[in-house]
Order: sequence, then C-alpha cells, then structure tokens
Amino acid sequence: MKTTDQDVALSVDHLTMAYGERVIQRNLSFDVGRGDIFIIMGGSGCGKSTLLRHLVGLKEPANGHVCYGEASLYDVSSSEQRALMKRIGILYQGGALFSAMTLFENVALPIFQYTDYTKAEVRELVQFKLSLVGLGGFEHHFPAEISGGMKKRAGLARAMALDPEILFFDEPSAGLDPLSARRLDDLILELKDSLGATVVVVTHELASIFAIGTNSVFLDAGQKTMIASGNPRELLRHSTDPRVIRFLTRGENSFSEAS
Ligand SMILES: Nc1ncnc2c1ncn2[C@@H]1O[C@H](COP(=O)(O)OP(=O)(O)OP(=O)(O)O)[C@@H](O)[C@H]1O
Repeated sequence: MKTTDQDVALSVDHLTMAYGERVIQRNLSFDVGRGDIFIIMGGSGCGKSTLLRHLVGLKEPANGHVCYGEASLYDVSSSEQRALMKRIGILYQGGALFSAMTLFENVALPIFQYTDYTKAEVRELVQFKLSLVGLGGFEHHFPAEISGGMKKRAGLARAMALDPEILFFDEPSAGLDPLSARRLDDLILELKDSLGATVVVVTHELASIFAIGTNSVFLDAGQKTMIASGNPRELLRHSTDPRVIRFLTRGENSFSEAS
C-alpha cells in the first residue's frame, strides 16, 4: 500500500554510509511508517548500528538524506537539529545508565536537560515513567543493584522521558535470557500501543523480529546495500532471495515462532 507523507515518521533517501574511504552501505532508500515497529536486520558487520547512528544524528551521511518530515536532519541548522532530536528517544545496548546515579536521577537527566519543568513536575514524571516499565519503587536504586532486564527497562524509561515520537533500540535483547527478552518485547509492544510511538529496532534475534516487527530493511554486507524490505513474516513467506531466507530461517525454534 502506498503511504502518504503524513503516514511517514522518517524517510531515508539514497543514503550512503562510510567510515573515511570505506563504504559500509550505499543507496539505502526506505520509509519508516508512523506506528511501525521497524526492524533493521542483516548479518554481523553489515552496518546495522552504523545505520542507526545515521538515523539519530550521530553520523553524517557520505551521501543522501535522513528526513524527519520536511526536514533533512544533516542539512538543517544546529538549533533545528536539536529540536528534531528532542522528538526521539534512544535505548542503547545495556541500557547505558550512569552508574553513579540512581534510577530516578538517570531518568530525570534528559528532562532537566531539555525542559524547564519544576522539580515537583520532574519528580512526578520520573515516577510515572518508571512505573510504566514496572520499576515503581526502585527510584533510589543504583544500576549495579538491579538485574540486566531491569537496567534495560530503566533505559527504556529514560528513552521515553520526553514522550518521543520515535524510539530507537540498539539490540534491546542482547545479554538477556529468553524470558526477559520476551518480556522486553511485550513491553515494547505495550508502550508502542499506549503511546502511539514509532519504534526502530536493530536486532538479530529472530524471535523478536517475528514477534514485534511490522516492517523492516535487510542489509547485505557482500552487496553493501539493502536487498529486501517489508514485513518480516511476509519476507519469510515470499522472499526468493536465498540470503534473506537463510537469515530468517536459522534456528528451528525461531522459525516455528514465525509460522
Ligand atoms: N567507528 C568506526 N570506524 C571505522 N569502522 C567502523 C566503525 N564502526 C563500525 N565500523 C565498521 O563498519 C562495519 C559495520 O559495523 P556495524 O557495527 O554498523 O555493523 P552491525 O551490522 O551493527 O554489526 P553487528 O551485528 O556485529 O553488531 C564493520 O565492518 C565495522 O568494523
């Protein structure tokens, strides 16, 4: 189905990514629809995290554009870029919490940075965000005092602190046992539904890809470009590309999750 501009949260147009002279991927063009859970997938080293860094303003394209609505992220002024960045939330691998700060302080940080809310307003907001991820009552714990899954959830609370329109996740289930990974997937789905947010996820976890993905792009390291895109379940059913099929069918458990 053809999307209209209003349905598009983020659009990538003829993007080429390189480190110095070394091209990682070229000519990537795709739209992330509003409300999508969009998966960036592909084998190890193909450039998934590099693409994420381009999408969130951390790495300038060698060529092409990353657009939020009409605004091309790397062509607008730095103040406009900052305003765009306020509309996104990022959950890094491991939650990336500051170890010397309590969960409360970690989640409060972006709120103090980007808003002029009063202390009482910040307190209420932080408590609300922590309760959304099931961490009500853990405000005064330090990251070292909680489990890996709880750290991810605290990172998620921080990523959501400013009610972002788009949430970006880099390998959210890395390092989690299957049950915690499943719970995190459920939480991502719940939050997406309740907040109406758009989610972009880098992951190689097949179970997650099929459980939550509504759209995707598949990067190939050999060809250095995208070789497939679309709903991962549909790709599994209809793709004729052996590289895509191989990727989406490794591991019997994950395969049966998709059927
Ligand atoms: N800062 C950097 N400078 C130079 N090369 C880099 C840098 N970061 C990544 N690369 C290279 O770019 C390529 C893509 O890396 P990237 O981490 O984006 O891949 P990935 O698909 O996320 O990998 P993985 O699935 O293993 O995490 C790799 O060959 C990597 O060595």
